[in-house]
Amino acid sequence: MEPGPRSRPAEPGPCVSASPSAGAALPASGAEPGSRPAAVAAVLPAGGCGERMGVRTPKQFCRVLGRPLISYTLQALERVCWIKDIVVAVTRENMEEMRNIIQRYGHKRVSLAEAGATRHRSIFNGLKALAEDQPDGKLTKPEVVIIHDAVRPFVDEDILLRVVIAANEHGAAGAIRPLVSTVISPSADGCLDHSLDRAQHRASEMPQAFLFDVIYDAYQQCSDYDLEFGTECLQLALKYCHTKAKLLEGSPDLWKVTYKQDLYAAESMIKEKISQEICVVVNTKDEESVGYLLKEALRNELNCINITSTPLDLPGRDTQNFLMAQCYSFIHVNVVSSDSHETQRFLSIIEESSLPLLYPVVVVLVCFLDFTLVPLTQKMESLVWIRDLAKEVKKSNVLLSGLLINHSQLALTV
Ligand SMILES: Nc1ccn([C@@H]2O[C@H](COP(=O)(O)OP(=O)(O)OP(=O)(O)O)[C@@H](O)[C@H]2O)c(=O)n1
Ligand SMILES: O=C(CO)[C@H](O)[C@H](O)COP(=O)(O)O
Repeated sequence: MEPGPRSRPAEPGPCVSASPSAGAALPASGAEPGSRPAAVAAVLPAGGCGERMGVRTPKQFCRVLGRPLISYTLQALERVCWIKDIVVAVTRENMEEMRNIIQRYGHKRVSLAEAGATRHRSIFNGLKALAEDQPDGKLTKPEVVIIHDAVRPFVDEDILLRVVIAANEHGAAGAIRPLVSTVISPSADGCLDHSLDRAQHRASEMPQAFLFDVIYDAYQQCSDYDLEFGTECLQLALKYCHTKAKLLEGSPDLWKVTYKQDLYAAESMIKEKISQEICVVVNTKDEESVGYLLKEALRNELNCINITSTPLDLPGRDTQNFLMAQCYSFIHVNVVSSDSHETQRFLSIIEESSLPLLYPVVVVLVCFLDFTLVPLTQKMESLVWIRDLAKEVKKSNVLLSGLLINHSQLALTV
């Protein structure tokens, strides 16, 4: 899935990301500070059991809007075309499920490594998969490697690019966030020993990025204790490679799904993100038509949402373009008649696209009919096909509903 223009970070100079081929090699490292490194890979530790989530399914496989959480994280990383390889570390018993997710949701550039008993061991296994020449030659050792928890689905190209550029310059870099709670240190008897000055401390988040040789060397030297009980990759780079990571302020979205309420929050955020765009699909190019007037009325009412419109009678390729705008909410306006053919054609275009794979697609069919010509009861009977069609397309994750508007009394200034 090639990222749209809005996924570009604001940055000077041409964005290599605009290159069409995924994983395009970037200018070699060693160039000026702030320049891009050579090929970049990512390691996603996904071998945990999600004990704090309190459910049987490991949280990375818990479904949000019907789709496993890890698939959202993979989609976020795949929108970044300069990440050449993504290595996901999963347990042996979850390998098959992970392969099914990769196949079902069309994830590319993804390879699997076996997770370890701890997060650090899983990450180390992911790095080994990149370090050692693979028999199939699929993976190559990157100059910079991103490490990102599989359960942090809201990551964008901007922070990924920033940590990668900083790692290229400093050897290591990581996203941080202000502390929400104050950190305290309890004494042996369970009482307060001292508290840390919250303003002087930050929470370490993900993504993090490293010169590959720095972090791989650190893991190779890592003590069993650190592999077993450590939680901070930046600390390994400091302790074993004397590399002080550059710390970069990240956005509030970078949080890690840990408890059940985090899953509810993730679902709300995803719903909000996909409902920010509405596309009004009309069966005419006449800008004076009811469909276009409806778009303007919606734009005036829903000023926080991006409302676009497009005529349905686009040749195939153009149709695909409007689908690739990553819109998941459509208003299909049927003015001329209440027959189903045009709506069915539109829905089949949606079903054949990859949109319903990634998110539920909402289609509101708006039929403008003049009731003075035909009694309402007769019209409702002629629209019963909408209910049957809705049952059919729901199987493809398309949610269809119908709205009947009496055209003769319509005042589109509403
Ligand atoms: N042996 C492990 C443990 C954790 N992780 C991964 O590391 C990330 C962050 O770890 P955490 O939030 O602690 O996940 P869990 O260990 O699954 O959670 P819990 O501690 O609640 O069991 C997750 O993507 C998790 O799958 C991993 O790859 N291998
Ligand atoms: O915040 C982080 C910075 O590296 C890690 O995601 C966090 O430390 C992982 O710890 P745990 O696996 O116990 O949640």
